[in-house]
Amino acid sequence: MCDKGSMAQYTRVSGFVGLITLQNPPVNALSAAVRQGIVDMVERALSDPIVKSVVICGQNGNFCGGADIKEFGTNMSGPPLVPMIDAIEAANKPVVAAIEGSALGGGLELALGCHYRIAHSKARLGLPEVTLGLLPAAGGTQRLSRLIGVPAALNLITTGIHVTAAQALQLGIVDQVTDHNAVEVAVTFSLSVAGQSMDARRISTYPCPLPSDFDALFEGVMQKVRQSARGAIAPVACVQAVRAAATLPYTKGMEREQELMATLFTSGQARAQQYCFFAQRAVGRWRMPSGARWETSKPMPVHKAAVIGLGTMGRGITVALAQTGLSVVAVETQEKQLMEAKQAVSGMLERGAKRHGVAPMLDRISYSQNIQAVAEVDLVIEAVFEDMALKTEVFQQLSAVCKPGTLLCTNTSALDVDKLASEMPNPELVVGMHFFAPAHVMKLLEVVYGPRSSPQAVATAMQLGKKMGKVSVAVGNCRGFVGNRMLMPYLQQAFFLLEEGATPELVDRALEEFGFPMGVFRMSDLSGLDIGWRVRKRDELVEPDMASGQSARIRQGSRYSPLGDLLCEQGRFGQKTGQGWYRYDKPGSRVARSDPWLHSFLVEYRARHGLVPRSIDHQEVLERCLYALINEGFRILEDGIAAGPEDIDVIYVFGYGWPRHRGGPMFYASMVGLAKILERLEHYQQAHPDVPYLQPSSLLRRLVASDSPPIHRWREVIKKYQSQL
Ligand SMILES: CC/C=C\CC(=O)SCCNC(=O)CCNC(=O)[C@H](O)C(C)(C)COP(=O)(O)OP(=O)(O)OC[C@H]1O[C@@H](n2cnc3c(N)ncnc32)[C@H](O)[C@@H]1OP(=O)(O)O
Repeated sequence: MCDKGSMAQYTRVSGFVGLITLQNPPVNALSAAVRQGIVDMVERALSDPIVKSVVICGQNGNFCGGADIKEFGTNMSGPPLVPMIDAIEAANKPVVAAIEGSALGGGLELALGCHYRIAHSKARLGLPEVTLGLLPAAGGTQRLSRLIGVPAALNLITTGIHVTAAQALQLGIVDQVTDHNAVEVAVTFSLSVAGQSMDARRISTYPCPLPSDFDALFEGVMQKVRQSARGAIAPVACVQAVRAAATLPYTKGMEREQELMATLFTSGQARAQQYCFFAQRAVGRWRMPSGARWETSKPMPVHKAAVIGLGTMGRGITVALAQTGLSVVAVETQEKQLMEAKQAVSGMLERGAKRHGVAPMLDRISYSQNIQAVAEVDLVIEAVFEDMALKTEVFQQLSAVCKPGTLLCTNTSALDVDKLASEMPNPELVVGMHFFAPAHVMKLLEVVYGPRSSPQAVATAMQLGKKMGKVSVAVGNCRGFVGNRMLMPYLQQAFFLLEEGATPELVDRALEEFGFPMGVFRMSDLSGLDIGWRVRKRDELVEPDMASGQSARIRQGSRYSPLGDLLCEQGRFGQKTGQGWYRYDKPGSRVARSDPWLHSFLVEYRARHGLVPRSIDHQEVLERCLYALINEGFRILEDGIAAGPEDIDVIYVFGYGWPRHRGGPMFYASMVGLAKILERLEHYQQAHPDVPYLQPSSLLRRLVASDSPPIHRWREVIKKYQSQL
């Protein structure tokens, strides 16, 4: 017996078991049609006198990826989840969830409404709603807290982590884990409990186990959550909902869960986080201005890779490559550095393996001082010092040594990938792979292509990035690529604000309250002020003799602030020297303290340059720094360096600490309103006509003139704009 065509299929198996299979590929999300199917099929199974028990599973070995996120923000139709799950729990025949693949969000909540849960050993379970700016509002906060206790429920719900089947068993989320076919095991099991009362299996009737230190626990968790949430409201609402489970009867707790969800659901934060979810997936569908794209570009097989240069970046890249299971040749020409790197890489691999309970991949790596060792690899990532002449020399050696067809990747954060490629006999095999430090931890990878890079080379780098667990974004070649290029106006505005009367503390506080983990000055101290200084010297911007006067603040016809250079001249390189924009207890310390010296220095500097300090508020800091950065984002879109706003937003959320609940800079701009951004840029440009970064981009003007379409329609305007250039 079977009802085909519905998004939940009904079959009678083993004579007496109603098997309901969710059918909504690829993740069996609970769309309106799936919910309707479940309601109908459960009713059918329960009313069929032959059926003794029911099993719910998902098609293609995947239980359920939760509510259909695409339906959020639309006029949701179809049966709601809560009464559907309540009806399953109230059933007088045993209902067993057979969990294969994932049971996430509404999928796990559906399983929690079942009387038993049997999981395949490879299944993963979780309530990730918090990552979408929501909470598990189909009874998840109320049932999970009753089932596994408040501390464990708080951990799962406020972080959104996925747990393995073994962990779920240990926590008490599932009743059984099997290496066999979970559906068959569930069918047999369901028959073994058929006819029994299910009263003791209805989680909503359980009392919530209360920890003895109840108030202290919630206070502690709330404090921690508020700190790490950086202004996101969903994690706080999750704590409040679990607290309701611990203090209220089930029905009242459910009311509270719904109330909290209603606030979250209509918040801009949920929209921003759901945008991020889809943007993260959209960047995998890359395309180049030439028309080459992900579907039609086949990656080359990579079995063996090499890393050249084992400084901080090279070591991280080696670890990340080895963790994918690839064979890696790690090359460093200096013996001492090679030995140190070997020790450091082994340590990182061992610590990582211990955390994940697996064996470290030490034997995947061979170390060498000789570049000849890379002769047989399929792909090389060069990570030597950021110097064009040095990189060119290394690339020339590589093209002489490597087998034909080897992909040559440069890990550079700013150098010209095209220029490097143009020096090679096979420029089509050269791409940039811009990793972020620490390279084995940070999720972002910018894959930089030039006009000569072959689509196959881009596809290979993108696929390798994915294997390394990175969120890879394909971008065009230009100064700073996407991320660092947008950082330039942001940093510049921060310096100008200091000249005009702000302090590093004020600027940082405004940015941290916005949601960045660190303000611009604390971040500069952490990365090292000397890095930017070196770049500015290379660009011939640093002029040490011009200590005062108007000309000291003009370079190449535009306003320039030498503040960073002056600090570096004093040897103030940030945390590593114990002094930068802040002071530190000792070199290497992490706690930034206000520095009276710096404040006096700023006072003297302004006086020397005839600058009259004025009062600057948080709003101005945000508008100046963020709108200048966003403006550059529009220029990047104009230039075709990024294919769409999602690429920029993913880069900023995953690589630059942009708060996810604000969706990335371009999404944020769309929320603020493009007309408002344009108006503020025009305002600041009038006040600072010598700052080209404040000149509104043509694309921004064009979008405003086109009635500021929603972000998903920007690409149409961009395409039209580019075709008219
Ligand atoms: C009252 C409210 C009650 C409940 C609220 C919720 O349930 S909110 C939803 C909670 N669920 C999640 O957050 C899970 C989201 N999905 C994932 O984490 C992963 O997709 C998953 C299931 C682990 C599978 O990962 P995998 O890497 O295999 O695939 P990928 O992520 O690329 O997804 C494949 C395509 O499916 C789309 N998709 C995934 N989940 C959903 C979903 N819940 N709703 C709608 N669409 C979903 C995803 O966008 C991919 O689409 P594509 O067009 O191919 O890019």
